[in-house]
Amino acid sequence: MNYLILVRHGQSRWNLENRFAGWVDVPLSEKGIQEAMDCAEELADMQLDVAFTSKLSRAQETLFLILAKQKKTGIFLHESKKRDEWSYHPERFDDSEIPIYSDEHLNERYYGKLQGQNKQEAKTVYGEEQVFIWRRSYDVQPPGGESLKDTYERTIPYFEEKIMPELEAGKNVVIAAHGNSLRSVVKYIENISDEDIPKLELATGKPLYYQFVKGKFIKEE
Ligand SMILES: O=C(O)[C@@H](CO)OP(=O)(O)O
Repeated sequence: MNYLILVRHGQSRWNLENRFAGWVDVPLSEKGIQEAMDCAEELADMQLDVAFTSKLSRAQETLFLILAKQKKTGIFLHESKKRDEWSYHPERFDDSEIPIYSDEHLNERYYGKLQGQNKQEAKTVYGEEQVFIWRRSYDVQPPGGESLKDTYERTIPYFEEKIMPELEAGKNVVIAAHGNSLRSVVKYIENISDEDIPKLELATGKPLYYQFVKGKFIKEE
């Protein structure tokens, strides 16, 4: 039996300041670093085999801190042309290494014009209900940005194409990503309806564990 582990990045500086981040590349806060280190401790006894993350540093920082506590060594696969050979042949990795793939399909939802704005101020300007709809409805886009449905439609094909084969091969897979890209993944694997998805909140730095058994995901509480 193998596992899928989902980790939302630790608190970022803009989580701390209560600002919409989206694709703005804001690093972790001190608390976020501590959350990622606590998560690393929790995962230390579990052998991770392959790692996926986004192109945003808060998710990557979280992943690197997690991997620092693993016995195997993470190897980050860069996309530069020169390193094509090495980067695109992960079958060369041996059992002592954890290939790390980063891809913008796993990025946070693109928050459009809201990026950088304080969430409390946005409520004052647009009203609490409107801001809730933008933040948590499934298919309403925030101004100039992606709805959760848009995020789902880019995240899930990547999940199916790149991540599922690793699970099917019996690997323990960790994904370090974001509130909304991971809400998409949880919606998909737990089959959560469009009506129920607004209730799903993911805590920063707290791993979610799914056993992968005969093609099915079983959540471990
Ligand atoms: O600011 C963001 O990018 C996200 C995650 O912190 O916010 P929200 O919780 O509103 O989706």
